[in-house]
Amino acid sequence: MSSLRTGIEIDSNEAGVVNSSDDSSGLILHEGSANASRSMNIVWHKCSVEKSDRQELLQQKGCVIWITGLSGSGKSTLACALTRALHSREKLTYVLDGDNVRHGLNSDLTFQPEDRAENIRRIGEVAKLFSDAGVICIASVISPYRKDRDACRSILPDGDFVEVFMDMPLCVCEARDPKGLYKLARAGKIKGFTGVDDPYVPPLNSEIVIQQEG
Ligand SMILES: Nc1ncnc2c1ncn2[C@@H]1O[C@H](COP(=O)(O)OS(=O)(=O)O)[C@@H](OP(=O)(O)O)[C@H]1O
Ligand SMILES: Nc1ncnc2c1ncn2[C@@H]1O[C@H](COP(=O)(O)OP(=O)(O)O)[C@@H](O)[C@H]1O
Repeated sequence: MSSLRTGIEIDSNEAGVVNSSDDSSGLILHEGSANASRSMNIVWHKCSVEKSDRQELLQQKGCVIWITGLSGSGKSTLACALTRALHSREKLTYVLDGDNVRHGLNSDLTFQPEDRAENIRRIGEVAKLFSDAGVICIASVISPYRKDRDACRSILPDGDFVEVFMDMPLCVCEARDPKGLYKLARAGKIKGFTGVDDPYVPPLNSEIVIQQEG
């Protein structure tokens, strides 16, 4: 047993910790934690059951399907339809919806650019864990900045990140406005709303682009 400064006692073998260290913040960080790169002397602990074993068990390939687009572009609708369709084919999926994740894990984050970036970074890391578990993880998040989306792609093996761009014109999304948020943004009651007074930077090379008919 080892006692951390947090007061939490953990069995280092149970936790799979090979090596850990203090940093100047006084935190003890472990491999795989969100802040691992700030820490020194951490070594990846490999387990005998690997992604390939889990995929074999589940008879599927773990991956991330990343749905990006403006508010009202249809991300959540598509994510739910896709998870339902895959589920009915006996595939294990999990949806990470921006709105939902902001109720829990990311409830400390605002819509300021740096918080949006952190929102996407965390969702990207969680999606990677699901993918490693063998699950088909469907992330539906505005993810307005290309740099952040590309960073999520870069932490996954080639082919495991499938970007789906909901290429809906702003006027279509705004006309739908199911939550009344565009109306509030136009009235100046929400500041920094994507597409109104905060940018959406479209993808350049999405695997899939969804556009309106006609
Ligand atoms: N300022 C601002 N800009 C954009 N969206 C806003 C904002 N404030 C609240 N909302 C609501 O939050 C939902 C988007 O959350 P995300 O986590 O996907 O956004 S982001 O990727 O961090 O930009 C988004 O949900 P969707 O409409 O499903 O996209 C909005 O309902
Ligand atoms: N393909 C579509 N055609 C017409 N309306 C749609 C379509 N997909 C979604 N919608 C509607 O558009 C609105 C926004 O969809 P939603 O999935 O909540 O978007 P987002 O998650 O991108 O904010 C909802 O009222 C939804 O019913």
